[in-house]
Amino acid sequence: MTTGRAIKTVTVGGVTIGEGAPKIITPLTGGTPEELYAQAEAVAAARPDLAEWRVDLFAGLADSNAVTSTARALVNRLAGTPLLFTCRTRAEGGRAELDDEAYGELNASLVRSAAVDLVDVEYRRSRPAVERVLRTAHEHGVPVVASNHDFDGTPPKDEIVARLCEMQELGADICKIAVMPHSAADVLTLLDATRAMREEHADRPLITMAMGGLGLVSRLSGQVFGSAATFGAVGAASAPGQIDVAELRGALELLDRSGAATD
Ligand SMILES: O=C1C[C@@](O)(C(=O)O)C[C@@H](O)[C@@H]1O
Repeated sequence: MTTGRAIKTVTVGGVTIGEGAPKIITPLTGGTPEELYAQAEAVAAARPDLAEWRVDLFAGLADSNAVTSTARALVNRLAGTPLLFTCRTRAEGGRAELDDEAYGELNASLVRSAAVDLVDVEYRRSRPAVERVLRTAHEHGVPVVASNHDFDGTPPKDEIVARLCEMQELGADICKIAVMPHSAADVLTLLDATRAMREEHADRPLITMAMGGLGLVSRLSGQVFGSAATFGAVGAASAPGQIDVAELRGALELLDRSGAATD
């Protein structure tokens, strides 16, 4: 990790996010329970540090009992791999179309079910919905990953830093942003915003990435610039630019062995 302020690390299922090499998170993207179970077994075999259930891609999203029972069944098949629960809405590049009330209720009910280890909250949802998820999660000891996605472009550095600071001020345990670069300069903007956030503001782990092929370098270099986790695929990717877990692990280990950490 780049030099910076002391970080309040996040530990789930024996995995500590915010120290050492970036942790690998693998998305589960199936539409049916059968597809998800097969994928969960393949993911467990690939040994990422965490799995992410992209529930917005699940056909049963509207049925909260089906969501909870599927989450429980996924946990069994993940064989100890901690599970991040993510409902990505259309506004942020996902498929879910939920009003703020339904969004808050879905996330709060999954947290209450104790079936998931971490929960993602899109910090740009209404303040009451975001606060409800944060409060319920923290009451149940579940860390929250606040997130923001810009699928069209890369905001200026100061704007990226400001968004990450806002997530931190809201009380998220991990602050995450994904942007779409259109030039090498955009990738540098994301990396420099990550470095500045880590060195000057952050007291908790960050996850940042520039998406697409142009941004791939940002998915590999978190240990240098200050991103504590990175998404890698087993089969289907959940966003442009994700590479296979085995290749990703090789790159992260190479950087780790080479002394990529600066503190
Ligand atoms: O927020 C993120 C990051 C991501 O969009 C990526 O670019 O790897 C993939 C999503 O599944 C995840 O929820």
